[in-house]
Amino acid sequence: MVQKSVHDRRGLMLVLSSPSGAGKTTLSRRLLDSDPSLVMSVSATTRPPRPGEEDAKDYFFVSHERFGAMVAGGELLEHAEVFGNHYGTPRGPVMEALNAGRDVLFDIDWQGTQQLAESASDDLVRVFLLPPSMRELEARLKKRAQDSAETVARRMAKADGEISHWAEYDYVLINSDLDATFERLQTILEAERLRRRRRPGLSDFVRGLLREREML
Ligand SMILES: Nc1ncnc2c1ncn2[C@@H]1O[C@H](COP(=O)(O)OP(=O)(O)OP(=O)(O)O)[C@@H](O)[C@H]1O
Ligand SMILES: Nc1nc2c(ncn2[C@@H]2O[C@H](COP(=O)(O)O)[C@@H](O)[C@H]2O)c(=O)[nH]1
Repeated sequence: MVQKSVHDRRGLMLVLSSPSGAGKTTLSRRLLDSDPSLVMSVSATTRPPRPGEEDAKDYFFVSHERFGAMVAGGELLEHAEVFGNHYGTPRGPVMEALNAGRDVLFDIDWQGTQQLAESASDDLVRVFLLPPSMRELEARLKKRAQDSAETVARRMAKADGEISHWAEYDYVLINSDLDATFERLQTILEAERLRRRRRPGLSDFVRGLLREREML
């Protein structure tokens, strides 16, 4: 019997959350580079672009007015205010990818994750990243050198609040060594793809096995 292709299933939603600077963007990029069947959900935000960030690749950078219209028009799957800016997940591209059997990666905060859990719990795999220490978290934010000292301080001040939601996630990874965390993330994705409920083709395969035995 021909095994059904990996795309013969609905995709899953892999969510990464963490305090700012723990490594979501870094790990997301590595995962996307290593896995062609994974697509990134590109969020809309009212935050101004950081140096090097590209519109429609890193974020859809939109005005407050446009963001408000997206919310009012039901264009966002979830949205939240984080560090004084608005962020949200455009619904269309995510639905399209999931229906085509592609897995979607989200870099969103705990508020957005809670909203996705209400509407799509069966598809959702939630991973929370912790820094090895708060000192290291601050060092990473400073080393990234893309935010002002004031922004870094504001993000550090909000880290406890984000971390307090760690127990709402399915998996928690301490991102000390980047390679080790990356491998664990790959393992999670691989195992979640193998869940029985995500493999509709298995019933046909098992029926085929049983028919084959009857003919022996
Ligand atoms: N395991 C690691 N060891 C050392 N440095 C790391 C590790 N993971 C990420 N970094 C570095 O930490 C900095 C912050 O990482 P990154 O931008 O990926 O965080 P983030 O969680 O996406 O932050 P934000 O929520 O603000 O977008 C980057 O300079 C990145 O290179
Ligand atoms: N609820 C949502 N949170 C989001 C979304 N996109 C990003 N984020 C989170 O915002 C902070 C800050 O991000 P930054 O790029 O300004 O550093 C971080 O925790 C992201 O995970 C979204 O669409 N919805």
